[in-house]
Amino acid sequence: MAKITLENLAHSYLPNPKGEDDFALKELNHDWVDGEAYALLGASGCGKSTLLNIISGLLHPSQGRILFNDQDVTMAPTTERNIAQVFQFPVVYDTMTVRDNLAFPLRNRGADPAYIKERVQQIAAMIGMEDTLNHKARGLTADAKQKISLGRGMVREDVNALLFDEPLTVIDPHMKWELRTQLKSLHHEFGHTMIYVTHDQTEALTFADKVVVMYDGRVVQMGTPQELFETPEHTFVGYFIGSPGMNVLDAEVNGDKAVLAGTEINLGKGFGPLSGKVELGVRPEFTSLATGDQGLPVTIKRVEDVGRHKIVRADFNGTEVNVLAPEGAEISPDMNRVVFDPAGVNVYSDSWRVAPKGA
Ligand SMILES: Nc1ncnc2c1ncn2[C@@H]1O[C@H](COP(=O)(O)OP(=O)(O)OP(=O)(O)O)[C@@H](O)[C@H]1O
Repeated sequence: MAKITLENLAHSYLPNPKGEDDFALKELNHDWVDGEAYALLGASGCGKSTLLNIISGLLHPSQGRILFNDQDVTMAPTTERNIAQVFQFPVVYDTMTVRDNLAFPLRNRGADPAYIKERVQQIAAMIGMEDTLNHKARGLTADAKQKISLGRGMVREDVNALLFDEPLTVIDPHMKWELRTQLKSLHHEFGHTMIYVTHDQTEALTFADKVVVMYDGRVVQMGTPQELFETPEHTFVGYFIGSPGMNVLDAEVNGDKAVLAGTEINLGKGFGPLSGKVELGVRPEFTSLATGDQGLPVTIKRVEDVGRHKIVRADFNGTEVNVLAPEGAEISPDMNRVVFDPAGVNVYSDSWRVAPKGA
């Protein structure tokens, strides 16, 4: 297992990049802790695969270094990095049995046959393929083949890191949850450094210790699921993660007060002078509906009952504000205000979170 260091790392696919916009991966400095599970999360085209391919050695970065346990591997080929990879689509040997496919990485390294037998059995149990170990891979469904790919990726215990690139895309939805849970328990058991690329927030949040959120070639936040929920460092993190995402509203902030389209609200914490475009970010979980004259004046547009709670879509001065109401809550037509819980209010300047004074 390895600590992975990304040092001044950046990549452009252009031969002569002029400015930041020409970089698919903008400069990045991080230490990824040995034995942690990371998810790279972001929308299509934000640079996830570019970063993963640099870590795996499929791509050499145009700037900076990558180190495994302080050893520079920037220019080392994939074969020298001692990593296991699982891709979006199955990579299996059709003419081999499931057993031989799973054993392949161990045999390749000259592992002891008794150990191989035991380990293959363990992995087969994990991916639910004990009964098909002697079947040829040819003729199996794409789903089953991808499970073999996952199993093969996980069979070696001595790898520096395990890299997954959207590995559950072809997996049946009900099996996805099971495999994700098994991957997580495998991580607890063996403590591999794992990096898992996905654009699906549920996959990222359930799998990873740390979620690395990417936006437009940049890592905008690396944090635990709780940190991403409570203190999104960038407005993108706020609305990409969460269902519905964070409400983002234009505001003027002065000390511990904010003014939103003429309505003043108390922030419960003070801020220094702010520059640029100032916005408030409040997750629907930290909002409630009220009557009276406190809070933002709104008009309720729609109420969606989603089982465990209700999502109320309201309009504030032309901007949609989403409120999460408890399952049995009565939403009456005279509810014309939205109130924010100050504990859940974040302030942003040019999309980046500003820490309150004294924090
Ligand atoms: N080989 C390439 N040559 C030129 N540009 C590329 C190449 N590969 C990716 N890009 C560009 O780099 C940017 C980042 O792409 P990347 O594939 O890393 O994103 P991603 O987040 O993995 O997206 P997806 O989820 O769609 O795979 C995109 O604008 C993409 O068009």
